[in-house]
Parts: sequence; structure tokens; C-alpha cells
Amino acid sequence: MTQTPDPAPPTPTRPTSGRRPAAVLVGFMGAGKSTVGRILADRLGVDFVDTDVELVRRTGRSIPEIFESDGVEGFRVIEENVVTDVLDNHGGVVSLGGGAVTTAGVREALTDQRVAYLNVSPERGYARVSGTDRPLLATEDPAARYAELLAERTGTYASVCSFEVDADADPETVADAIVAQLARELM
Ligand SMILES: Nc1ncnc2c1ncn2[C@@H]1O[C@H](COP(=O)(O)OP(=O)(O)O)[C@@H](O)[C@H]1O
Ligand SMILES: O=C(O)C1=C[C@@H](OP(=O)(O)O)[C@@H](O)[C@H](O)C1
Ligand SMILES: [Mg+2]
Repeated sequence: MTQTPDPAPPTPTRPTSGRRPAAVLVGFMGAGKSTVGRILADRLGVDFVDTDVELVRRTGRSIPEIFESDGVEGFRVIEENVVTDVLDNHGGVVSLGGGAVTTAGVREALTDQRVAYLNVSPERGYARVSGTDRPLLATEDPAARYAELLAERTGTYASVCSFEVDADADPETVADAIVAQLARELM
């Protein structure tokens, strides 16, 4: 007699609102995720969430303060919680912090999303963030650190994205390119 195998137990899922972001923006520091995300949300007539802003709002601490007290590992834990919660519950445009994709749980949460990778060159990207308070660039040679980290992360951005746009262009042009790609995805 053949035995019917037991059905697989249901996969545990996080409680969600059933909404899904219109688009999620990833890419390195200075790619323009925060800037373009707001423009894109306006174009689409939807809300905008920047997960770094949300993280600061929820913790009541600045990003440099969190890096100082909890280190990069502590920051990533808080970031993963905020990012996965926002992805589960937000229906608009979501911009992530540049390093969020280095966490496995974030990459997992991005698998069924529309993910735009803002691909910036080291020269353009660094010129935009040079002199700002991004903790990972608080080194003796921030330009070298920037180029090194960007090279390290490029494969990860490419692996989680649905499509890539040239982020060296001005913010309006980058937003246009994303709208065009989203329209293609609907066809
Ligand atoms: N496409 C762009 N062209 C020129 N400047 C930009 C562009 N995108 C962003 N910026 C500027 O670069 C800086 C960093 O942009 P931001 O949106 O914070 O990048 P990210 O969130 O990817 O780190 C800001 O001063 C912003 O005004
Ligand atoms: O690349 C990173 O690891 C980081 C990027 C920053 O966000 P932006 O990419 O928006 O600058 C911010 O989350 C933090 O300073 C760490
Ligand atoms: Mg940002």
C-alpha cells in the first residue's frame, strides 16, 4: 500500500498588511535613493518612506549615534527590523540605506519586490557624499573607502534588483528611467 506523505507544514510568515511597495530603491551611498525616491513617489502619487529616516524616528537616535554605541553589527540588526517591517506594510516607494542589502534577511525580503538599483559611478557618488556624516566614511581616506565598499557591494545590488538605472544622471532623469522600467514590468 502506498502511503500519502503528510502535507508540508505551512511556512511561517510575518503578519503583513497585504500591501506591497510600488518600488524599492537600492544602491550605494550617494546614488540618490533618498532624493529620487521622493521624486518618484510624487510622480506615482504614492507615499514615500526612507528606511534610514524611519529608523531614526523609531529609535530616537541618529545614525552616527547608533554606529557609535552599537557598532555596525548593531546598526544592521535595527535596520533589518525596520526594513522588513516597512516592506511588509508600506504600499508606496521605499528607499533603503545603502548597506541594508548586506543583511541576509533583507535580501530575502526583497525577493518578491520591484527593486530598482541606482547604479552610480565612484566619482559621482563620492562627490555627492564627501564631507557628510556617513559613519562608514569616517576614515583617513574616505574616497578610497568609498570606492572599495562600492566595488564590494556591486554584485549584491545586481543580484537583488529587478532592473538597473544609471544614477549618474540628474534626479529627475533617474526618476523618469524608473517610471519607464516600472511601466515595462506591467506590460
Ligand atoms: N542624481 C543626482 N544628481 C546630483 N545630485 C544628487 C543626485 N541624487 C542625489 N543627489 C545629491 O547627493 C546627495 C546624496 O543624495 P541621497 O539621495 O541622500 O543619496 P543616498 O540616499 O543614495 O545616499 C544629496 O545632497 C542629494 O541632493
Ligand atoms: O552604505 C551603508 O552601509 C550606509 C548607508 C547610509 O544610507 P544611504 O545609502 O542612504 O547614504 C546609512 O544607512 C548608513 O550610513 C550606512
Ligand atoms: Mg539615503
